[in-house]
Amino acid sequence: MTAVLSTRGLSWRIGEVAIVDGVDLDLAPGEFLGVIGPNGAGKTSLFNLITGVRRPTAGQVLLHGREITDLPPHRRARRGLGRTFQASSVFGSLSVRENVRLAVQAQRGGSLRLWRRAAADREVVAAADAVLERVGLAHRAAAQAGTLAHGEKRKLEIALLLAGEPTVMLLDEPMAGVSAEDVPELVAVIRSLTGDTGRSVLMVEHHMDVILELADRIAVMHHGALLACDTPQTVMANAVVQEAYLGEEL
Ligand SMILES: Nc1ncnc2c1ncn2[C@@H]1O[C@H](COP(=O)(O)OP(=O)(O)OP(=O)(O)O)[C@@H](O)[C@H]1O
Repeated sequence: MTAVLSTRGLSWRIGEVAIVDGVDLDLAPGEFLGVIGPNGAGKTSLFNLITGVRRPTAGQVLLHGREITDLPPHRRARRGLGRTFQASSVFGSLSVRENVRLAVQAQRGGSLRLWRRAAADREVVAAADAVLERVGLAHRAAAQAGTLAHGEKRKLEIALLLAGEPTVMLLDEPMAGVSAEDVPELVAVIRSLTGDTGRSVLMVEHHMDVILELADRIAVMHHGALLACDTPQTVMANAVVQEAYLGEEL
């Protein structure tokens, strides 16, 4: 089966230092791939190369079999590559619904004929509400986004991502700042992102229990390189992986 997302020899060097070092990765349709690694291993940098925030110094990125290495981020997004950020991209002074509505509108493009506008607006609001329902935030639609609790904010970030209708989703530490009691609900929301939809997910996460619960396979990064990429069971039993984590928090 053709991978939906592949990297080939993907590298990003700053002077002599390889921040990302010859990474070959394949994400299958509908697959959930977890990315782990000690602090500074290059996980966020890998995401930046895949989404086009950074240009690699060598190697390729392919989306649905087509090379996208030289495309800017917005054109990758238009081809179905979506991403959440560690730093929140939410407009705090707008309502939750407004935030999602803007994201839906951005996806659908602006120029509408006037007589179509009222109907289109209704469609956009309906689409935004459907996304909020999916992530379990419908009851907070009218709330000011800046007032949301951490767990709710993470859900809103996922809603913003879903509004872009991506086929490949990159999640960067979606559990960051979330209290332990809110983790199970967020895990359930994230699990529902693949399921029957055929969407694929690449997720960086420090919480190993979350990774083990969600991931079909786990990629382990260390000093910019891919140390292993296999089933959770095989990766956890891998002596080299255990060595890399010696003295580190998993
Ligand atoms: N723009 C940059 N200029 C110089 N060094 C950078 C830059 N971006 C990242 N680095 C370095 O590259 C290394 C990898 O960083 P990166 O943020 O990708 O790691 P990470 O695995 O995501 O870490 P964490 O788990 O802490 O988020 C780090 O040593 C970091 O200091």
